[in-house]
Amino acid sequence: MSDQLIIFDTTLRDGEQSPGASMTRDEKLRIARQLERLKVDVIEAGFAAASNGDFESIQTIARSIKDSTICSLSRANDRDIARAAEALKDAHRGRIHTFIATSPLHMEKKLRMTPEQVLEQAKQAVRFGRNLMDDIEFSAEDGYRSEPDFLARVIEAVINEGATTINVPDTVGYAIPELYGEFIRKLRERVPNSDKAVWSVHCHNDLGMAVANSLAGVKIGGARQIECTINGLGERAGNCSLEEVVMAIKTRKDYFGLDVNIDTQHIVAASRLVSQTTGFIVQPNKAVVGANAFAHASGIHQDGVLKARDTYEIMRAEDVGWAANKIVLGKLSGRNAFKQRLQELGVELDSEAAINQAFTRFKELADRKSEIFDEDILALVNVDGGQGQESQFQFISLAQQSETGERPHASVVFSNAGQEIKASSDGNGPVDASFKAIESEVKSGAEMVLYSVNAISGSTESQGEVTVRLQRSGRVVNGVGADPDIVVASAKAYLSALNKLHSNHEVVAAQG
Ligand SMILES: CC(=O)SCCNC(=O)CCNC(=O)[C@H](O)C(C)(C)COP(=O)(O)OP(=O)(O)OC[C@H]1O[C@@H](n2cnc3c(N)ncnc32)[C@H](O)[C@@H]1OP(=O)(O)O
Ligand SMILES: CC(C)C(=O)C(=O)O
Repeated sequence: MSDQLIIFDTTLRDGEQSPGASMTRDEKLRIARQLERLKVDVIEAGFAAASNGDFESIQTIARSIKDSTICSLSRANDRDIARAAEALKDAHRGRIHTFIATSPLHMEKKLRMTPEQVLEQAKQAVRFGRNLMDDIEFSAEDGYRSEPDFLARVIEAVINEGATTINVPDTVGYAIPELYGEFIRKLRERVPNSDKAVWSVHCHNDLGMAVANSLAGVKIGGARQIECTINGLGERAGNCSLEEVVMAIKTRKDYFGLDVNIDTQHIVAASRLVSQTTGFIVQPNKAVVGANAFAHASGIHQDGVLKARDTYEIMRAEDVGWAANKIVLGKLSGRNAFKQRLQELGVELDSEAAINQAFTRFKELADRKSEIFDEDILALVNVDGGQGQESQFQFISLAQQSETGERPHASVVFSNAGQEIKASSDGNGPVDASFKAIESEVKSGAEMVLYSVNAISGSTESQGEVTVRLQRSGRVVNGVGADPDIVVASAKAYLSALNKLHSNHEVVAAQG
């Protein structure tokens, strides 16, 4: 059995199934580029048949990414599979991932099909896919709650039809590590042609065991592909987290004895990019990528780490991308230092004009703030996607009055397609007043489904980063704004979300 473990990232597909995490095509491409830097083996870029937006995202990623295999999910039917193949047509290496549920519950209640019908449909789907592409993954949805005998028949049949990867998901996060590992091991023993395919695990985190279950699927079960997402993003409580599972395999190589291709130094940048794009904040005590993952507050620990780092650290912060700042960026820094830091953070701006715009914003911020941290830079390049695109709505200025006992009032000046607009309103608080002011002019009719504030670098001198999630006619978009003034950051986030709602070229993918 191979010692190589394939890392299959599904941030852009299962990750996007987190309510509120839908991403635009350009956001998905930016994340795909970071996944490529990370040297992820397979990037599941979306579900081509779900929407034209998702199709275009997969197609764009397939045309841009060279070093990772690009994959699209599809139901087990000809239409979905043909759509996936079409989206992947220009990929350097493409994979069709087709699935159908095999558990009694899903077959009877959801698909309303008999097991024999499911078996036939699975075979037919893989046969159809194999005529379009060589690399075919088959997933038995709700595999862990399936009858082992029936599941083994399905898997044997789809391998005979040419499936090259077999995935046995714990779709609802019901598994226990030891039991899941044994389940996979016994299945592999029972399926006569099991050695003709790579076995894969895809675990959900409903009971907080997705990483442990995935590792057991590998160690006990013999799987050689793990499906995971950055920050553990994903449907409901999420998926197995890439950063945790990869660092477990690397840190405990003595136990797992496996190699992964991942360039771990890009992990923190990937985590920040996904967090800022989706508005899903990473908790400070999150393993590997949380702000406190390598922080020591108590004297005995600090003393130990100063004497010998490994007294309290099992990984090196630098190995996952917590680079110690060698150059402090501030108002006296030049373009080269700024560009260098962007590069280190994995941010690729696609034109000199985009770099110049970002640099101008950096200087404006540096005038108000003595030290600029990495989080500040990521925030300012993310405000308009960092691509230097002309947005329809642009923030100009804001004034607000609030006094105890008085109803707060805000006046916002912004531009709409270049035309300056002044708007004002009262509100329950200054943020509410500024949103109402903008809405009184734009009249988007969108519903706000999330408002969150994150102080992005430590002290009260830091920038506040605000995420606003708006929903209109089934479309969900996230806007992000950053500024040392939290009310200004909020107005910027609101306008950024409106830009996405009004944008034609950035098509928002459908929710799963
Ligand atoms: C465990 C997972 O993460 S699975 C992936 C989840 N991701 C998504 O659902 C992607 C986003 N989804 C969508 O955009 C839509 O649901 C679509 C385009 C896929 C399908 O839309 P619709 O055709 O309108 O169907 P709808 O979503 O209402 O129902 C799903 C249908 O697919 C069937 N189906 C579900 N899974 C499968 C499958 N793997 N293979 C074949 N058919 C399936 C269901 O039985 C149902 O059929 P029915 O209409 O005959 O009852
Ligand atoms: C379609 C499969 C891989 C899936 O997402 C699941 O079962 O959770």
